[in-house]
Amino acid sequence: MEKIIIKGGRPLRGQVTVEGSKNAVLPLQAAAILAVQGTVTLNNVPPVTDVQLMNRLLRFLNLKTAYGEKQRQLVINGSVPLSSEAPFEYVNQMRASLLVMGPLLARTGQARIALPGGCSIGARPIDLHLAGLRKLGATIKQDAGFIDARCDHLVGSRITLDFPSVGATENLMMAATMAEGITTIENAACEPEIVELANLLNKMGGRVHGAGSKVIRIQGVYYLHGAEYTVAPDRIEAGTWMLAAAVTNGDVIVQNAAAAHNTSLIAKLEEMGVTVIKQEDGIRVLGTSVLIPASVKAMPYPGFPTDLQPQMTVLQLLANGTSTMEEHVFEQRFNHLEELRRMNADFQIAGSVAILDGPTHFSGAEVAATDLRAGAALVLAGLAATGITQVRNPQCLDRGYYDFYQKLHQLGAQIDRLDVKEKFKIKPEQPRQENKGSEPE
Ligand SMILES: CC(=O)N[C@H]1[C@@H](OP(=O)(O)OP(=O)(O)OC[C@H]2O[C@@H](n3ccc(=O)[nH]c3=O)[C@H](O)[C@@H]2O)O[C@H](CO)[C@@H](O)[C@@H]1O
Ligand SMILES: C=C(OP(=O)(O)O)C(=O)O
Repeated sequence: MEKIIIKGGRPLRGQVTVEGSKNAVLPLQAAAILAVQGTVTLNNVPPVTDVQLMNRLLRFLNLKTAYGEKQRQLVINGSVPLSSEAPFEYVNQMRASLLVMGPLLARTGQARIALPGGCSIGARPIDLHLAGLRKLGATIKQDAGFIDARCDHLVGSRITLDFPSVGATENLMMAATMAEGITTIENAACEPEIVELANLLNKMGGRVHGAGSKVIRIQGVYYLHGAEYTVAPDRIEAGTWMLAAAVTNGDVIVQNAAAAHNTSLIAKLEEMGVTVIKQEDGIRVLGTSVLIPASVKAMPYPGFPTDLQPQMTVLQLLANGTSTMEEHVFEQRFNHLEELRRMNADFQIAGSVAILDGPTHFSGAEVAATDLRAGAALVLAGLAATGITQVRNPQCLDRGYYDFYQKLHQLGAQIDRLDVKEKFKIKPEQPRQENKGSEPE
């Protein structure tokens, strides 16, 4: 079994570079399905496992993919006849697999996709995706674990989302690029990843207006072609490094971080007493030994991102008093808190609100990552803790962070991953009775 092992208590210092955005690149990969001519070339593509899973799915659909990890460049060729069925084993590990549905339907008139899996952070229904596609003229049935969508051709329509779902907005934008006439998506998601997708679609010959605002207008075109696009830096990875600096009272320059995409996090860090300096090449974060408690609400963009909520609760637990975290995007995203309880965290959960009582003196323990960002939160707590923390299921982190623990190691953390332990010096904690009173080497 693999584990991340951390000996906490060291402030992080130095520079760390943010990769391209996972959540931006996944829909861009799906958008390559729309290119009937030429190739889609994506630069700054992070070598994370979700990107590999999406490539594997695209190849199953008959597209060709070539990824150069060193250059961070992904070339996708979809100018071949495509298959329109995605079976369970190609979609069960990743929620974003569903993003192939809109472009497949637009390009081939059909899409048969097994219901996707993904992180365990709530029920995650797909009703908004399906209702929107129906509005564009698709007939959709569900049978034997598959969503079966068909159409002669899609026709532009006015769609109002009940909730500004990121995935539904992306799926519908892609479907609408080749629909007849004009589509408007109202109450659309405004996340920077939506703007990224619109930028690529427009480079491919699409006509998408208003991305980043509540109303997106798409004029359908006959076909889309290949294009080249450079993916923006990952705002969630950037935010994770900023919080890592803050929880360790460190001093870290997060290179490539875009301050404009992290305004809600920066505001909360400053409110808590952390110093944030916007530089030309990124963001410098300097911690403080006395953190002020804060109330935070995880909301759709530009609100505080739910994907930084677990990591933020670690900082709140360190603050000098009671903080609150409200989660308004996913209903079950406090799984990490039960794990943090093993490390001394004191909190109560009342529905969508967590009441976090600080200051916590985190003490190392064995904990398990239940999903990607929960895993990041546990590592952050381990960095702030006294003693040794062991985080199980580190593969969760590989979904969205490249070389997470190696980057932390370069910032001065004492951290290791068991399967490559010969590189580093930390040893796992000995069984409890034998270890009483002594610090592991
Ligand atoms: C690959 C990717 O980009 N993932 C991100 C995307 O996920 P994803 O696109 O899945 O998230 P959504 O914005 O769709 O989900 C937000 C909320 O809407 C609900 N909902 C969604 C669709 C639907 O048809 N019906 C419905 O009820 C969900 O259950 C959830 O409660 O946005 C989330 C919210 O910022 C992020 O946490 C994820 O990291
Ligand atoms: C929840 C996340 O991703 P996904 O939507 O792919 O599960 C995430 O990136 O934190």
